[in-house]
Amino acid sequence: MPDADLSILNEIYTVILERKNTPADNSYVCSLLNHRKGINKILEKVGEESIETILAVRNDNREEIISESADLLFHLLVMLAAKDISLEEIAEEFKKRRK
Ligand SMILES: N=c1c2ncn([C@@H]3O[C@H](COP(=O)(O)OP(=O)(O)OP(=O)(O)O)[C@@H](O)[C@H]3O)c2ncn1[C@@H]1O[C@H](COP(=O)(O)O)[C@@H](O)[C@H]1O
Repeated sequence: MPDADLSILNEIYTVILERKNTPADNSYVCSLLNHRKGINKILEKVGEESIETILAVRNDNREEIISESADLLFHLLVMLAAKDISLEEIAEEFKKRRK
């Protein structure tokens, strides 16, 4: 199986950082990053999307699993950006664990 091209994750993360640095109107990312509940709003979304992903797997619904996993990954990226953690740091963590 060929390596997956995950450059889209870098691309989305870059957009999220742009939204963090330059707030934009009608931006979902800005609405999360600047929410009155603070980081708790992002954590709620990570929790919700985790549960929706679990339910999709329980339902054995392949399309739903893909869609909910994308939602979960997206909200994780927003959470990491909110905490100033780069994708490089996550990649380094995986490399350290590689046997
Ligand atoms: N990849 C995504 C992405 N995936 C999911 N979502 C949003 O995440 C939300 C998922 O939450 P739900 O399914 O619970 O829907 P909801 O009822 O609207 O959510 P809440 O009201 O509970 O917050 C939806 O509003 C989706 O639109 C995303 N929103 C944005 N992006 C990317 O982020 C970029 C920047 O987005 P903006 O900040 O909106 O410009 C976009 O160009 C996209 O590439």
